[in-house]
Amino acid sequence: MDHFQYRGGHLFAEDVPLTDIAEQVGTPVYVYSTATLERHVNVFRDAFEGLDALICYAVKANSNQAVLKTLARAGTGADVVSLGELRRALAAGIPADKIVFAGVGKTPEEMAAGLDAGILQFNVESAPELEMLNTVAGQRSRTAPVSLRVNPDVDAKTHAKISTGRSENKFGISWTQVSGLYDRIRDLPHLEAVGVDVHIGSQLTALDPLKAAFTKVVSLVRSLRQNGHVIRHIDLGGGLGIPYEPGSAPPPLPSDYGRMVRETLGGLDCRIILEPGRLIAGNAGILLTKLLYDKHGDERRFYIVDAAMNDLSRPAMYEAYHDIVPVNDPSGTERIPVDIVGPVCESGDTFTRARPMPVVRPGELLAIKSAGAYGAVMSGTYNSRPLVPEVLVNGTDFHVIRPRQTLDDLLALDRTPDWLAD
Ligand SMILES: Cc1ncc(COP(=O)(O)O)c(C=O)c1O
Ligand SMILES: N[C@@H](CCCC[NH3+])C(=O)O
Repeated sequence: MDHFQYRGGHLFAEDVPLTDIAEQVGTPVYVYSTATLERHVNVFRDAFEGLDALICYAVKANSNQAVLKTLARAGTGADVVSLGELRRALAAGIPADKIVFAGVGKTPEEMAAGLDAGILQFNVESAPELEMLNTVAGQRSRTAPVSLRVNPDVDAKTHAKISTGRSENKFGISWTQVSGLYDRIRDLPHLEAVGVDVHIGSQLTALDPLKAAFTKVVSLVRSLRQNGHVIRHIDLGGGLGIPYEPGSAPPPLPSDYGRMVRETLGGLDCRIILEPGRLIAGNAGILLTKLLYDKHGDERRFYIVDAAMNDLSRPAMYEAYHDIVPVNDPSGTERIPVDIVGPVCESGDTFTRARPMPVVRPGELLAIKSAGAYGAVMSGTYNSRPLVPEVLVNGTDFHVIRPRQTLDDLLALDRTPDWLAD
């Protein structure tokens, strides 16, 4: 069920009219639904019933503390890719033994923090990283639990910028090097191989590439076990896509994904780790924005809104589609083709082109949907636009979970050297 619904002519987030949030917090503002976050965790968990499965939410998708606490209470672990994300996950109450640490460029400091916290495993992506982890673990008299992230060289059939499982990508260990590196782990005194990890990309809309990658992993696990390696975990990464565009073919359901995983890996007697990000947070959030101007160009009509590419970069970065709807119910009104653009001085600051939209008047609100994942976390301050606030709704309540950055805070980040002092 969608927790962003029209009621009495206005769009609500759960039981809160979005107009109330805009009035009290201003726009642009990200709005998240607690009920949707919880529902997504439960649907995903149900899809893996009967398997020993651990959901390690990919913190990169949305790392707000209140979101992480909501997910921690729903029982998820975390997939982190930096010291900052590790700190956030721990601060939100996610137990260290439910945290996996990924990423191609972990620093010794990050490795030390993960070891000290006692995380479940490091997903290691290269031979030199393996050596470094052994050194850092040795210095701390610890043994680091390791899964190697393998690169299965499978085309995930997604946008090139979010595809990670081809041999040309920087991610994962080449198939030809994998078994040699597991042997190397056996020789290194401060490492213990506990599993295999794979992640081929994000916003995946077909199961076939995932199945192809997992099938390769199954034969790898069998051969590693034959060579005496104890493989207890299989980390399947994240990547399952979500519906962004109404009317387009929907991505596979979590239940279809769960069935495929059970069929492909069920017989291996392993703990299955899953790292969904977008699936949990994407459709749990919107970006609420206000129409500033309705500009009639010679060739096109522009809705100029107060949100911009610095607030939500996905359309500019990946030509991503986001559904955009007026907060006042437009049912029955005619549609006109408009470009919806932000105020930033870039032509790429465009949320959509020639999209049939209802007539909206300046001052009225629009909701940019499916913005809960890779939205606020990827925002910036280009054009000296302060970071926008985030709000979490829970039933009839809502709370500002990150206030709007003030211009004073933004300016205070810069330092003036002595030679420029007045
Ligand atoms: C290693 C890893 N795990 C999990 C994720 C989360 O992916 P998604 O948000 O598509 O589920 C990503 C991002 O693509 C990733 O790189
Ligand atoms: N930032 C991407 C997803 C990246 C996934 C992380 N590897 C997006 O918005 O679609």
